[in-house]
Amino acid sequence: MASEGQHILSFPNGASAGIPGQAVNQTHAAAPTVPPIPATFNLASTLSFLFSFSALRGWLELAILGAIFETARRVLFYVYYKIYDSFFITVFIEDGDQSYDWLLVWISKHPSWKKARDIQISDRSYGLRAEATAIEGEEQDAAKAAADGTRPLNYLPAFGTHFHFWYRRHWVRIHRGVKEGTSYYDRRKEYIVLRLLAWNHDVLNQMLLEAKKEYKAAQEGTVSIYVSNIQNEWNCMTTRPNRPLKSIVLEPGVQDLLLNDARDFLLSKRWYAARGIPFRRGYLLYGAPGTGKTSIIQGIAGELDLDVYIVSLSRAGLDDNGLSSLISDLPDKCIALMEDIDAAFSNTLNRDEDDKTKRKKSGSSSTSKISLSGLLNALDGVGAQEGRILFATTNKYASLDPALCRPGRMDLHIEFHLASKYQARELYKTFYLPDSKANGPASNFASEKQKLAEDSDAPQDEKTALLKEETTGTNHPLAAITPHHLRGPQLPAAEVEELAGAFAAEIPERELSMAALQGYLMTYKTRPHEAVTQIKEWVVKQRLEAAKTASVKAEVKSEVEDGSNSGSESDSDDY
Ligand SMILES: Nc1ncnc2c1ncn2[C@@H]1O[C@H](COP(=O)(O)OP(=O)(O)OP(=O)(O)O)[C@@H](O)[C@H]1O
Repeated sequence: MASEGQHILSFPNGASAGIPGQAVNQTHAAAPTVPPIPATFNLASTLSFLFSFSALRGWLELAILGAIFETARRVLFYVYYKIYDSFFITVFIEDGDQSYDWLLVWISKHPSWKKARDIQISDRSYGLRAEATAIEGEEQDAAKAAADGTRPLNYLPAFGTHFHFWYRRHWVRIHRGVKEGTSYYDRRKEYIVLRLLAWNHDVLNQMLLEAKKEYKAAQEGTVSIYVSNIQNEWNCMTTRPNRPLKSIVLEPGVQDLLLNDARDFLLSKRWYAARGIPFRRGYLLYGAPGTGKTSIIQGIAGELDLDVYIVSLSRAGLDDNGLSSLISDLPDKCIALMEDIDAAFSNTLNRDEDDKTKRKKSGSSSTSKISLSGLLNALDGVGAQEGRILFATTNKYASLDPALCRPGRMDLHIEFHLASKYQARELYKTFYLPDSKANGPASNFASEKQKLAEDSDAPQDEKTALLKEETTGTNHPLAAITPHHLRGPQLPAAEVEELAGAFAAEIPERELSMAALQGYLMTYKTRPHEAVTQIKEWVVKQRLEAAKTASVKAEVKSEVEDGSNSGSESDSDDY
């Protein structure tokens, strides 16, 4: 028997532990009684005490076992992924990056894609010609689709799907997912995770190059126009067919000067590097509205196969930091276009005035937060992108700050003038001269139709017209229309030359813009002779209108000068 004050711990197997040196009481050990609580804390004895509860011991054993299993599982997965990763190359591509579009279009055209069962259908063009993204079978009917007002469809891997195929004897697994944005500035983003079973990057490089090549081939003959969004990311806004340079009539030599200079620049990277000159080139095109500044930029972009990135300085929400990040995010070779560079600043660009002062001075409510120093910094600060060509246009050359115009920022300044007689004559010729294929005697509708059908380069809208016959009898709005170039006379080149001379003779030197002349000719699309006989009268009208506008402007200006004490400037044409 244990004496009073002795503490005995019992175990289910009948063993008991007491205070060392004490005898074990077999009678108490066998009885299912609640063990007495230790009087003083002792870890070993407390543990022994706890273990005396059989259920608790069972739980502890279970917890330890669970921990062992979980650790083993994690180690196993870790090792598995390590081994897996060592065999696979994993590539993460996010929407907004050009490679995302290359890859997506390439995947959607991959032969194994025909077997895919989770598909997203989209009419997004990805900046490509319509037929490049059309679904199989639709290519032949692209014109019909256009006539029906539908855009070609394409199949894309659906979100959340895993899709796999073999590429050059390498297993590829693709997952397309989407990450929802968490705030207004954190927009929803699509992504592709590509896993490729390969030891090195060779196959990956081949795949990306192939995708890029196919994408570029589908873009051939077009210029993609990019604009920035509120998150200061570049997005492809549209893709336009190249503008032929011969359709832009400038004074002799101007076009060649610009084109050759830009071409030479693109080929001179090493020359710039060797001399420590930043590899950037800026062109400032200035002059009256409608003289071809924007048109020549489009033409050069097409000729040099460059995309155009429009930097809109007056875009709401754009500040100096945003501008720098936009400029530094430009791709290696591209045209950055700042149209109406003076417009972002409502007053004369001036380094000595801060933006607030300027706005106050002019009473402008412009939302632009760009300061001149921010613009200068973006153009050639440390973060400025190398390799880009900058084109800036303005109608107010005199109002630009000299710092903005200095070489290094704007290397070449070219003035665009109102139309000369030479330009008027050439414009008339490009307008009415039949293209090389249609040269010669006037052709009838049937032969034109045949020619267009065979011409794979013919613009889509012309092909659409071919559907006229197919759509006759339907209620399609195009059914009743014959395009103007099939209605108008096809003049022999000699006659066009003669008419062009007569037309130019009536055009006053440097008074009218090319845009105005083009607008006039547009009203005589099918009547080249009338365009010549009516030009005299039209010029008189234009002069009267110009005089009226000038007198209104002068009135407003004098009113402003008389009554104004704010010092704001008039809106004079100071090119
Ligand atoms: N030199 C030109 N040759 C042929 N077309 C021209 C020429 N200049 C202007 N045009 C025609 O006039 C229209 C307007 O031209 P464009 O936008 O290039 O003028 P701009 O000088 O950029 O005008 P703005 O200063 O107002 O932006 C276009 O449709 C274009 O085809």
